[in-house]
Amino acid sequence: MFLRAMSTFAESPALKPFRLALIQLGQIGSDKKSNLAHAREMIKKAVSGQKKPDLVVLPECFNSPYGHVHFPVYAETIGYTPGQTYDVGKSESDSVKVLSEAAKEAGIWLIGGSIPERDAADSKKLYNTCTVYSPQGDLVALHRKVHLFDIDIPGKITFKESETLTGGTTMNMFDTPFARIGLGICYDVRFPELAMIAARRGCHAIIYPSAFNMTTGPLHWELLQRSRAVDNQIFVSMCSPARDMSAGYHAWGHSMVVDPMATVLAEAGHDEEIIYVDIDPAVLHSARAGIPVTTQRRFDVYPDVSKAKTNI
Ligand SMILES: O=C(O)CCC(=O)C(=O)O
Repeated sequence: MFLRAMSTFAESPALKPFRLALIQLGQIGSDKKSNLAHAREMIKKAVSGQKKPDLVVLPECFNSPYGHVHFPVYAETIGYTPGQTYDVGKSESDSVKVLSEAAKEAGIWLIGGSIPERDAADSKKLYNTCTVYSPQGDLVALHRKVHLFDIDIPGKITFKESETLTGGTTMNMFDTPFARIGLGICYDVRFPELAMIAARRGCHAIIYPSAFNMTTGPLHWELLQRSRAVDNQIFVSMCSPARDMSAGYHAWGHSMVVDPMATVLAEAGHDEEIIYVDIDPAVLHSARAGIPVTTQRRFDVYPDVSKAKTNI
């Protein structure tokens, strides 16, 4: 007997067609002000074409060089509590102010990549944090990278975010008039639970500001996105910085959008670039109708992860 997942998607808003833009940002250097100014310029550029995007995404760690030694230097205090009104005008974070203004002037929803954040209550704690803005410039969601990027592939790459960062402890998503969107940051994509829980809490897409590297990028970047997409029958997207071989960290690039059938809808190269995708709800509905895993789950055999605690 199959148990039906009656309430799986009931509470989320209906998915409507929308246009997604990923900014594969270049020119990320040591000067935070110019990193922010360039991000703002590129957001303006992203909305200057004939068909304006509804949702714009920036990459991981876009306001500073990427590396655990840089996090304490660039960290900003945000002091956001989910569910409580946040006054951007009074924010201590320059990056939050710039992103809020950029979203407002462009009139778009903005997933503001990620920045190093200092905990308002415990200044010793730093996070890799993504903030999200409405077209009115309100800060509407915040996700702290849950899974820290600690890897060691001898002769290839060693990276230890936990040298200076603390992992987030919450799963985050937000509603727009066109979709419910789940959030993760880069290494979070390797943990299927996050995407699974987001999908089961009604997310139509999960978006990861990211920065894979030259070793794991070619191996797993596309595979992981297509896996999360097909497992959960949702849109999946990762937005990378452009590759800069003069920087300490060499990003893979290849910002990407994948549909619920695991088809790659768009992929950037490795230079600075903006890619656009029109999200078609019919693709999600036909994937779920044709391969009805969403209603074939066996909660008599394994637990129902949709009961996990999230901010929605
Ligand atoms: O998982 C990977 O291979 C790369 C992850 C990463 O670069 C990150 O979390 O920043």
